[in-house]
Amino acid sequence: MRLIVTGKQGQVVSSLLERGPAASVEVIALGRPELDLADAASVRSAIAAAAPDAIVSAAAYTAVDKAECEPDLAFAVNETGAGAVAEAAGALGVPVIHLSTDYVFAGDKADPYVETDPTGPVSVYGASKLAGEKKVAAATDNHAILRTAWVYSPFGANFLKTMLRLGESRDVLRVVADQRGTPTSALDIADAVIAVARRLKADPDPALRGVFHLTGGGEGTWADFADAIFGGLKEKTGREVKVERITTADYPTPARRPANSRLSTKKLQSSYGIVLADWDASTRGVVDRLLAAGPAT
Ligand SMILES: NC(=O)C1=CN([C@@H]2O[C@H](COP(=O)(O)OP(=O)(O)OC[C@H]3O[C@@H](n4cnc5c(N)ncnc54)[C@H](OP(=O)(O)O)[C@@H]3O)[C@@H](O)[C@H]2O)C=CC1
Ligand SMILES: Cc1cn([C@H]2C[C@H](O)[C@@H](COP(=O)(O)OP(=O)(O)O[C@H]3O[C@@H](C)C(=O)[C@@H](O)[C@H]3O)O2)c(=O)[nH]c1=O
Ligand SMILES: [Mg+2]
Repeated sequence: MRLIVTGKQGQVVSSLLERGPAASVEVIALGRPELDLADAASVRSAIAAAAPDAIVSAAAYTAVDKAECEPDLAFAVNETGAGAVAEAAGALGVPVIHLSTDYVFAGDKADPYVETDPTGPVSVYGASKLAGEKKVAAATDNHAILRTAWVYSPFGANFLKTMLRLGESRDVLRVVADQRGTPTSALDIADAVIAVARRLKADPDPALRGVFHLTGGGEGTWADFADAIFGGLKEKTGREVKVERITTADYPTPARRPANSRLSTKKLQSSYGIVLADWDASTRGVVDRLLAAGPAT
């Protein structure tokens, strides 16, 4: 199977490039300059030339705070660009797997969000991703929109790498303990995306199409995530970094973030039989790998 993925250096695309070969999947990363999501014509021509079995729409404008002052670019990439990728998939008659986010929700629900819950983004990034979901669904029925959350990996920029980097020079870090969600490894996402792509290619069942939630097992706060990261650091190196648990009000940011980011993954489990590993086990794996590779960059 031949998979096209949008983006070149992102966490999910890098993870797919690493995981593809062992699963006998050829992964082709298409990104700037030949595929620029802000330029729909470049999307069409780059994708048509690659003749894929399925398309993974992983690239996005992901700078949550910066998006508040760059809404036009965020929407151009996350709405119009995502729609152009899905249209190209539809024109080729192949499925598109589109990555979306917990930030499409307001975060005021008491329980984990299910796929049919009303959306209500509280940030420009969340609104642009929600608009992208709608464009993807309108472009082709042959889609799976996978909403994930709190993505980390050995690649790119993410909270886990930020914590390890800050922890090199500071003994105490202040981290919010009133936003709940589930950290999700991009490597685990890559395995799931490959499994979803295979099923979509082989099986026209409408039950495999639509919106699905895809996160690691379990839940916690950003402070819990930081504790797990520094637990791994201490075990491997002896270095201790303390996490001071603070509130969102103590950590002002340009963008608002949902207090409840938890996503129920039951639909993905019942439709596809896919369940990701518990977040703390996957976190430990990525921490160990980064420490073995040398100082945080
Ligand atoms: N990161 C997270 O915590 C979460 C991410 N998601 C979603 O999952 C998906 C994957 O995220 P992740 O891998 O973390 O993303 P990253 O932030 O790691 O990478 C973003 C990717 O998008 C590419 N990109 C950005 N702008 C453009 C553009 N104009 N044209 C082409 N490519 C562009 C980047 O290109 P380049 O390679 O050239 O740098 C990069 O490959 C995204 O859709 C995101 O919205 C959902 C929930 C959480
Ligand atoms: C660095 C840092 C962050 N924080 C807080 C800010 C924020 O509430 C939380 C996480 O910080 P981040 O900047 O990683 O958060 P953010 O960039 O909002 O992460 C989001 O990215 C997008 C792309 C998504 O789709 C979401 O699922 C989510 O992963 O931790 C601290 O409390 N202390 C710190 O030292
Ligand atoms: Mg961020």
